[in-house]
Amino acid sequence: MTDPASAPLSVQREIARELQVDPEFDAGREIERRVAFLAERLTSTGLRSLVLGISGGVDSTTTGRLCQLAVERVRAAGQEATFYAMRLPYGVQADEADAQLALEFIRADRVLTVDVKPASDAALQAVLAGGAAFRDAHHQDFVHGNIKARQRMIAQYAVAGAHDGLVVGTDHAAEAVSGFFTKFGDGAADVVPLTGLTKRRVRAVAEALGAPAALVWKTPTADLESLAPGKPDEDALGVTYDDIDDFLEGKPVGEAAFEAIVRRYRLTAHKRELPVAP
Ligand SMILES: Nc1ncnc2c1ncn2[C@@H]1O[C@H](COP(=O)(O)OP(=O)(O)OC[C@H]2O[C@@H]([n+]3cccc(C(=O)O)c3)[C@H](O)[C@@H]2O)[C@@H](O)[C@H]1O
Ligand SMILES: Nc1ncnc2c1ncn2[C@@H]1O[C@H](COP(=O)(O)OP(=O)(O)OP(=O)(O)O)[C@@H](O)[C@H]1O
Ligand SMILES: [Mg+2]
Repeated sequence: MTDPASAPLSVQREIARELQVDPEFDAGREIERRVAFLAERLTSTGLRSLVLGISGGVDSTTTGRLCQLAVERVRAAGQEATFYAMRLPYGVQADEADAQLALEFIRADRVLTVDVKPASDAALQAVLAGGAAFRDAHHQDFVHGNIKARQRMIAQYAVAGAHDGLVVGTDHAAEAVSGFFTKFGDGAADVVPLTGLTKRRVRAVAEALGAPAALVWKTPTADLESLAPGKPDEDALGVTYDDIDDFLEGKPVGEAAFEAIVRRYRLTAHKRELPVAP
């Protein structure tokens, strides 16, 4: 275990501060603060909608319900506001039932479905035809996964363009610290209401909102790789969300996890910054 009195704790504190992790947490207060934030962004920008992909995972289930509550609040104040929840499967999604359960819980104003498979596959084929070469089938499948995440971004921005909307992202502190998102894919958004929350705090917010337990406690997966369907995030990361959350909440973590988290945080700095300029 890391010694709380030694330098690692200051590294932990600095990263947690950078990622806006609050020392205190109260789910009810977070719900109010984040719904108010989304409502304020609609009011202050004069835009008319929120747009978000709903996967069936806990992050988008939570964010989706916050979005619906926000547009209802804006409408109650007399301004037009609509929440567009988007299903963005790659072909047929294995856990489609979870996505439908999430939509039932969220009760979005509108649900739009766009299959990202044709565009994702066409993009990969065009890149191959253009001369790009991958090391092996797994490398190609991994990059294809990031293409899928970016096609979801394109579909959401198209809907935001059509309906004067803001694209909502689901990034939170546990993903931000590990850089576990596709740059300019799911990492691209106009507003990120879960900012600063650890994964267990996202689950606590979901629970307080009344989300179904099957979604609150669902194993997180990016589900981007066709050769490894439904691969748990923790397998890809090589570190558990419990360790990541403990790290961010200033609790002691084992040395191996501590080092893995700090290494990932440093290696992925470019994903949390604007493009590098001379
Ligand atoms: N030092 C540096 N300075 C500036 N730019 C740098 C850079 N190093 C790489 N880059 C650029 O960044 C690119 C790599 O970033 P990126 O394309 O994102 O790719 P990468 O980080 O390699 O992969 C994304 C990871 O996020 C995971 N993910 C994605 C989407 C959702 C979720 C989820 O939690 O559900 C997880 C996914 O499974 C995968 O493990 C490079 O190709 C290069 O263009
Ligand atoms: N199949 C999908 N359909 C619609 N949106 C998706 C899909 N896959 C990913 N997304 C979008 O990309 C975001 C990032 O995916 P991510 O896996 O991190 O979140 P999640 O699935 O909501 O929760 P978890 O991380 O627990 O799996 C999602 O929150 C969602 O907005
Ligand atoms: Mg997921």
